[in-house]
Amino acid sequence: MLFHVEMTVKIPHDFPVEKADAIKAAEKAYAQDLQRQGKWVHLWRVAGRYSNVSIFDVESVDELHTLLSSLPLFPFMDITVTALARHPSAI
Ligand SMILES: O=C(O)C[C@H]1C=CC(=O)O1
Repeated sequence: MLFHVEMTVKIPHDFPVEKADAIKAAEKAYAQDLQRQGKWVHLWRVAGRYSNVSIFDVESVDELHTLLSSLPLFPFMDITVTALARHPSAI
């Protein structure tokens, strides 16, 4: 099952920089592991924003929720999920 996911990161301005850097490093390792597993198949930066547009390929909505809610940056993110169906004109 494919899902379009948009994530916007909002870390409070008064959050300690060292803690934020540690969370970002953990996020990067987690994201790269999911990409190597083939679950996080696209990861694009939205130009000019601390946001990304991603495509996930997972077995179920429950799996997607588990993956997303395990993101180290999850407490600092607004996330929008859109389920994707095959377009009839796609080849
Ligand atoms: O930077 C982001 O968009 C947030 C998050 C998503 C992947 C990652 O490494 O960090």
